[in-house]
Parts: sequence; C-alpha cells; structure tokens
Amino acid sequence: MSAQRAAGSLTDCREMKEKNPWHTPVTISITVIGVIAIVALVTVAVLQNKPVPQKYKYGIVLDAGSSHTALYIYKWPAEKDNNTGRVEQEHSCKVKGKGISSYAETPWQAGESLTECMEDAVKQVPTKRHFETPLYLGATAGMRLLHMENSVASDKVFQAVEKSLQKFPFSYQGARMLSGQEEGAFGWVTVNYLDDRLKQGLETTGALDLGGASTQISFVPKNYIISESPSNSVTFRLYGNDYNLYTHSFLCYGKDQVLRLALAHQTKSGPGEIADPCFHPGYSESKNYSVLYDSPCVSDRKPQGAPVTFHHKGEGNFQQCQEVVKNVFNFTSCKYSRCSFNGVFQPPLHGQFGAFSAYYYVMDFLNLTDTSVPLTTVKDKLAKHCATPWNQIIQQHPEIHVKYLAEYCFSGAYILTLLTEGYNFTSESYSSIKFIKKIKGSDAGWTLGYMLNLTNMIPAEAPDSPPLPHAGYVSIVTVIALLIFTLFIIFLCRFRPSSSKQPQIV
Ligand SMILES: Nc1ccn([C@@H]2O[C@H](COP(=O)(O)OP(=O)(O)OP(=O)(O)O)[C@@H](O)[C@H]2O)c(=O)n1
Ligand SMILES: [Ca+2]
Repeated sequence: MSAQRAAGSLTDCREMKEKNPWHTPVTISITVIGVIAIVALVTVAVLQNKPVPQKYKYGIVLDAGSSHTALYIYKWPAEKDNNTGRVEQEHSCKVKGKGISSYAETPWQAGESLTECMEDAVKQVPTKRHFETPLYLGATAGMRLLHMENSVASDKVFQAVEKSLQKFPFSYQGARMLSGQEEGAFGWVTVNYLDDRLKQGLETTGALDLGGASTQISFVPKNYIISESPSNSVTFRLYGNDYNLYTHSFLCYGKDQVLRLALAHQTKSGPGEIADPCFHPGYSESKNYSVLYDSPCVSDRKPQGAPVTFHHKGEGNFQQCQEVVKNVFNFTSCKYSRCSFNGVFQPPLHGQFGAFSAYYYVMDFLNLTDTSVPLTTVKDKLAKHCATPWNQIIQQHPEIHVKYLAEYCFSGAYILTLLTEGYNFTSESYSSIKFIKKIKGSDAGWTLGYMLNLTNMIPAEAPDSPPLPHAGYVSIVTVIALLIFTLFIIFLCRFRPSSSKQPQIV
C-alpha cells in the first residue's frame, strides 16, 4: 500500500468517525462482546495449558567413603524421568562417626550407624513415594582396603549394612563396592550433568576427587582415540554424543593414607620421635605405631622392633614438607609415552577441571580456592600457614575439629604436589582448576552419576526436541489475540454499516 493510500485510509477513518461516532449502541455491544470473547479465549488457552503442580520422584544414594558416610536424596519431575527433567539434590545427611570400614571388628555397628540418616530420609521423601524410591549404597576406598586386608570382614560389614537398609520402606537396590574407575567416571558424569554440558554437547570439564583413601582424575583428552592403557579408558554415549574418558584412581593416595605414607617415610629407622615439617611448630602428640601402620597402604613399611608409641612433633617448614610429600610418589618408571606417577599412563591434560571433596575442604579452609592467584603466591601463603604456631592456629579456629586443623598444612602441601608434580598442572594450567563443593545446589561427587546410570536416566541418544514451553505458549496466544483485536477494531472503523441508517446528530 502506498503512503498516499495509507494516509487516505486514515483520513477516511477519521471522517467516518466524525460522521458516525463509535459510541453507538451496536458498536459498543460488538466491542464489549469482542473483548469478552478474546479475554475468554486467552484465559481458557492459558488455564488449559497451565503446568500442573509438579510431582516428583526420588532416589537415595549412600556414599560409604573411607572417612565417613553421607546420604543424598535426589528428586526429579515425575513425568520427565525418562530424560528431559533435571535431577537435583533435595537433601543430604552426614552419618555420625567414621566410615563403615572402621567397623570391621563390630560389623553390626556399621549397619546401626546408618539408622539416623535413614530415619531422616523416611521423613524427607513423601510417604506415598517410599516404596518406589530406589536406595543404593556404594562403598569406596575404605572398603577396598578392608577387602584386600580381610575379605571376610568386609563381607560381614556389607551384610550388616544390607540388613539395616532393608528395614526401611524404600526400594533397596543393593550395597556394593565401586571400582576406582567407576568412582572416577561417575564423578565426571555428575559434574558435567549438573553443568548441563552433556545435554548440550558442550566441551566437558575434568573431575578431580580427593578422598581419605583414594584420589581420582578423569577428563576427556584432546584428539585421544585409543588409550595406550585400556584400563584407563571409559567410553560413554550420552544424549547422542560419544565420550572417550581417561580416568584413573590412585588407591592409597587419599589424604589420610598419604599422611600415613609420609609418616612411615619419616619413621623408616623406627625412631621414638618424628620432627615433622608438615605440622605446626608447637604441635606435639604421642601416637601409636600400630595405628599408623594399620593399613595395607603402609603395613609392609613397619620398621623392625619399633617402639609402641612415637612422639609426633611439628616443625612448620613448608619447603621441607614438600620434600617429604614428594617422597610418596614414584616418578622414575613409565612404560607409556607419558605418565603421571607410579608408572600410571596419563595423556596431556585438557580443558577445565572441577576439584571437589577434600580438595575443596582443604583449599577452602586455607582461603586458596581462587586459582587466578599465581601458584607462587599460593605457596607463599601456605608456607606462612605452616609456620604459624599450633597454639595460635587453635585460638584462631576454635570452631574447627582439631584433627582437621592439625592436618591442613600437610594437606595443602600434598594437594599442590599432587596437582603439579603428580598430574603435571603447570603455573599456567593451574588456573584451569576450579575448587568446588556444589554445582547448582547439588554436591559434586560420584553419587549422582551413579544413580543416573543405574536408573538409566541419561539416554544414549538425544531426546526429541521438547514441546513449546508454557511461557512460549502464553506469549503466542496473547500475540494472536491482540492481532485479532486490532483487526477487529480496524474492521469496525472501516466497514461499519452505512451511516444513512444511523440517526444524524446535527
Ligand atoms: N571439613 C573437612 C572435612 C573432611 N576433611 C578431610 O577430608 C578427607 C575426606 O574426604 P572425603 O571426600 O569425605 O573422603 P571419603 O569419601 O570418606 O574417602 P574415599 O573417597 O577415599 O573413600 C578426610 O581426610 C577428612 O579428614 C577435611 O579436611 N575437612
Ligand atoms: Ca569419596
């Protein structure tokens, strides 16, 4: 339509309005009916498509770690459990006391220890969902070590745990030991699932998990097709994408076992006193040799004729501590093109990494979670912390458990050595690590990945594109309604019945 014609139409409309005012009974009635009809159309359409109040399904996973057990409750929209819904952590409960492997001599107590958190779970999950809520228990390095040491004892612990869990109204799916490979791979799935990287096919994030008895590294290497070491390779097809994951779990390289290794290294000659650079000056404790060597990670290193106890004394020297820590790694033998340590194959590091569990606890306590801070500064800060007298440390942190508090200097030194000397992070690539506890409200760890896998909640192929979301539907209906309304007004304006039939007001 030309500008002239358009201008003409407007003039026509104005003239018509002047001749035939709009507020005649007929036009008012038509307009009111039209508006009511449109409002009704929008209301019905919106109400009809209003999302129904969300109903959820639940899943429970118990993480039976070497140092402690934690229970996690996950939930997801009931109608979307086949792939499109998001699974999120609803609740967590820390079991009081130590890990289940510490009850080797009194297995029934391992089962008993879970009761409080399980009773909590009964309250957290709606009663009508209890019977269909899957319940899993996965045990990691503590039970792996117990199994190596005494498989009868580890079986008894599992039986006791099983007996205890079966008493609850959930759908019990079993208690089992995870392999180190599963632990690493499911940690990687959790991190990337929570970050929405899998569904969107984005570049994935590597996962670094540090526990009490083992540690895992998992990432997708660049241009990495076939591993030189098949035992370190896990392949996944998720949402239509293939992933070749490198993963390795180092048993005995969790922070509690490495502390034993470091102490064992310093007590080779069986002295009655250890002057330890990894503990604060003024720290002084009498410890038991049999407790120190009571683990398959160090049992073969027990010195002949060692006294019953030794005196563990702090020196607070970070540089020397690093030397002690380096001694727990073996960097000499490697039969592959490249290794991390202890002769284990590791391809070149690639991409961003999320470091969780004890990585986070330790670095958070030390105020060192900011990886944009240069490594040299990180080391200077840690050196200062290590040199701080023990009584001052206790005074500054009365709220923190003394056992944890005493070990942060050692743990910080171990983490930095593991990352740089062990995994080969450089001062540049150190900034690609993020120390994390939670992602979008869910804890980082292997449990969510484990449950997603066992419930088949991540499809191998990409799901069909989702239907129009509610907000989109409302917008489209509103725009159409407004369009109809505008056309209706224009129609009224231009094609109203001839004015001759209307009474003229002169
Ligand atoms: N606030 C905290 C909590 C825990 N820890 C330490 O963190 C380590 C345990 O980490 P966690 O991830 O809980 O290990 P587990 O899962 O129990 O062990 P694993 O995975 O090896 O079975 C222990 O050394 C514990 O002393 C810590 O330093 N500060
Ligand atoms: Ca763990």
